[in-house]
Amino acid sequence: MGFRCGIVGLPNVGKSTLFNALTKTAAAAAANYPFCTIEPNTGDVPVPDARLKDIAGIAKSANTIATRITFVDIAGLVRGASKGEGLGNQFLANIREVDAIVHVLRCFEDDDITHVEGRIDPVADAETVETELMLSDLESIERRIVATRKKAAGKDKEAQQALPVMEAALAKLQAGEPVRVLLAGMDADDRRELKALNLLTSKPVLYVCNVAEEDAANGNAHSAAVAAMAERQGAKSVVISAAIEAEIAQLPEAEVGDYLESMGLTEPGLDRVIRAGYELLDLITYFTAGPKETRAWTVRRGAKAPQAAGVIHTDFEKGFIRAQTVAFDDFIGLGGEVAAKEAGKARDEGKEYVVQDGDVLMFKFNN
Ligand SMILES: Nc1ncnc2c1ncn2[C@@H]1O[C@H](COP(=O)(O)OP(=O)(O)OP(=O)(O)O)[C@@H](O)[C@H]1O
Ligand SMILES: [Mg+2]
Repeated sequence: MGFRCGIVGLPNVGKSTLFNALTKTAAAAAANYPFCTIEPNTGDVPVPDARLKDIAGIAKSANTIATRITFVDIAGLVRGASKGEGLGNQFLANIREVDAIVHVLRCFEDDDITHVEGRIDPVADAETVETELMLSDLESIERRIVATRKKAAGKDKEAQQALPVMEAALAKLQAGEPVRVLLAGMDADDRRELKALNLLTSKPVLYVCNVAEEDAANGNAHSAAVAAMAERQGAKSVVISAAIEAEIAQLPEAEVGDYLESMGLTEPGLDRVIRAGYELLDLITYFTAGPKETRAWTVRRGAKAPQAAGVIHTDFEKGFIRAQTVAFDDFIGLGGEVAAKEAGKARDEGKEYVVQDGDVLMFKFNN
């Protein structure tokens, strides 16, 4: 399915360092996964989820298999990118192809590493990049809205439906704001129309504050400023040190715990980035569990049981009959599928069931 987070930011802020750390972890687990790295700048990354181990322990599974999301390392954007500066058009096209944006901001001081604007100011950097995205959107929508207005005046139903959303997006962009801020106040239909326009600033954003090693545990004044900006926008931010993450990714697994502790950390920052990316994409996880393996699977929030079955195999979706469903808390609390059944907590759910995060499912299907 490939849910994709694009790593975006100014040049030389640590995007590739982050990407390499993310995908090194993946490379380590590459042996038991057939379609790992597809293109040099695209990597599939396992989504850390402590529930896998809990379920596997109870189900006595020989293996656990995490679900995955895709990260794309996109080249740096510079001021003027929307006018083609620094191969801007090509990079903007790369951003158009992702579902969410992971925006890396330089929050570390280091005179040896050039900053394209010659000063460390992540909030200003965020505005520089966002401005390029808005200018690109503005041009795109100005170009398309002319035809839509004409068609709508000519009583074209589709155009009439699309036009109000396009006008609203245009007004926002002209006011210097990203169209993403419109989403909260929209109903599902309008939201769909807006998404269909595939504007860069309609994509959800996670800010990643890339700090120096010594600030990895607590952040610094720069990352605090980013957190405040994110909060004003209703977005999220995480603090990591890409430099440390790159080192951790190289370590043998047995040494990771001690190293993290020596840095004052409880888990790799990457795990937080991956989980935040997963949330950003509005994805949830369900599980299958058996003696062979406990496995996590990804669906969009709101997906129904047959769609969820289709993630495993299209035949499961086509021949879907029902899904035996045990909520995660019941599975753990009662001690597995058999006990859940005895307690009446294994529900038989049909085609209209909306899958909940953490559900442990077993599909019945015709083939
Ligand atoms: N947290 C950090 N502390 C110190 N140095 C860092 C940190 N993160 C990255 N760097 C260094 O910054 C430099 C630029 O990193 P990187 O190549 O990942 O940037 P980039 O955003 O991918 O750049 P480009 O847009 O040019 O591809 C590298 O020398 C890297 O080692
Ligand atoms: Mg790079």
